[in-house]
Amino acid sequence: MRSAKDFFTPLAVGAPTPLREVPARPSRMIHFFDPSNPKMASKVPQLVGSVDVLLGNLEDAVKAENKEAARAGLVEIARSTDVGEHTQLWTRVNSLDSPWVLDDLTTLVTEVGDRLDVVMVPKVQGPEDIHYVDRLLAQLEARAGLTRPILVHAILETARGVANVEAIAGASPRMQGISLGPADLAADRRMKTTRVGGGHPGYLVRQDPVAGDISGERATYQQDLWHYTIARMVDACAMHGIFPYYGPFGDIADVVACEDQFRNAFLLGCVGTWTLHPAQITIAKRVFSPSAEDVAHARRVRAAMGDGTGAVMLDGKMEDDASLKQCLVILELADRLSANDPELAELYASPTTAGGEADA
Ligand SMILES: CC(C)(COP(=O)(O)OP(=O)(O)OC[C@H]1O[C@@H](n2cnc3c(N)ncnc32)[C@H](O)[C@@H]1OP(=O)(O)O)[C@@H](O)C(=O)NCCC(=O)NCCSC(=O)C[C@](C)(O)C(=O)O
Ligand SMILES: [Mg+2]
Repeated sequence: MRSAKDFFTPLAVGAPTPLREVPARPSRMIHFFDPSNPKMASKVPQLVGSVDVLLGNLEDAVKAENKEAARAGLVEIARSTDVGEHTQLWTRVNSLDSPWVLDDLTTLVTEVGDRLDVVMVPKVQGPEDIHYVDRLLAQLEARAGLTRPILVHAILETARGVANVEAIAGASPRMQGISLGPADLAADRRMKTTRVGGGHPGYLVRQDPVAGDISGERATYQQDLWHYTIARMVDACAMHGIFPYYGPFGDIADVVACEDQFRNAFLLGCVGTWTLHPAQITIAKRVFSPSAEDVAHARRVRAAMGDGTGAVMLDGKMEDDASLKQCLVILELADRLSANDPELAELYASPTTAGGEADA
């Protein structure tokens, strides 16, 4: 581990100075596209402004024979697309043991590094993987004359990665966030699922027998396979001031279960998710933006709590310093999102939402 005094020193002469705080830009949906797929790539300009993050994917889901075309396609898209102020451009490079990653990083940083906000690194095993990328990025940034550091996002998709998640989160000031990679993680852990994210009907608990009758009717409750990993990832990220994300939900047609999975992640502390198909974008936007009701309630609590200390009763419930802090999380997020999104600004300013303060 680097000493605290060296932590914010550039890792190469001429590389930009690392950031002390990760910018809290909206990233409710990280929208994946394959830059080697002409139909998908042609949709990119119209997605600008309607997604928070556009991610040119170079890793899994891009055929081996298309890896170079995907890299070249992303360079072309980065050069020719003005993503504006409200959409970020990210990439997911190939894994560090693959034959493609060195060229992915070298080409992207030197050709379009000034356009790239974040590099997502798959299958991160421990802090040593982040240290490698950190130094290489610094060298390439120096070569390219970049003035702003490119940030790094790790995907949690191996058992060793999960065991090291705290060290990964704190490995570099470049760390922007971490996403769950449920498909590779399931395989690496030898879980017996065959899906990309989401639940499984076999993972359940069953009601006790009623009056000892084990053959009688008993309710079952499906459990969340990902709760442990997401909760641990959220803590690791919060501890290091970076952002946690749910990952992919592969059952594109099941928009209901997708919304449930996204909402569980939102409630547990994730700031966003991946969207693999245009149909998932509106779901992510709905779920990862606080509801008008929650914003209204948070404003009422803030108004009722005065200087923020003590305890008050509101609608039969006790509110105090700690419930106010939760409300402030909602209000800060609502303010940040509505600064970029007039529709949300209007929703949060509507009489029912804004009027809460007066009722308190
Ligand atoms: C699921 C697929 C095959 C269905 O693709 P499709 O063509 O069958 O879908 P469609 O419903 O027919 O598409 C309708 C229209 O939308 C377009 N379209 C479709 N998708 C997109 C998109 N993403 N962005 C922009 N446009 C898109 C598509 O081209 C088509 O255009 P058209 O109307 O002109 O014909 C397709 O959506 C796709 O390939 N999505 C991206 C998949 C991906 O990136 N997977 C990797 C991330 S998950 C992962 O890696 C796991 C992880 C973390 O590593 C781990 O857990 O281990
Ligand atoms: Mg994967």
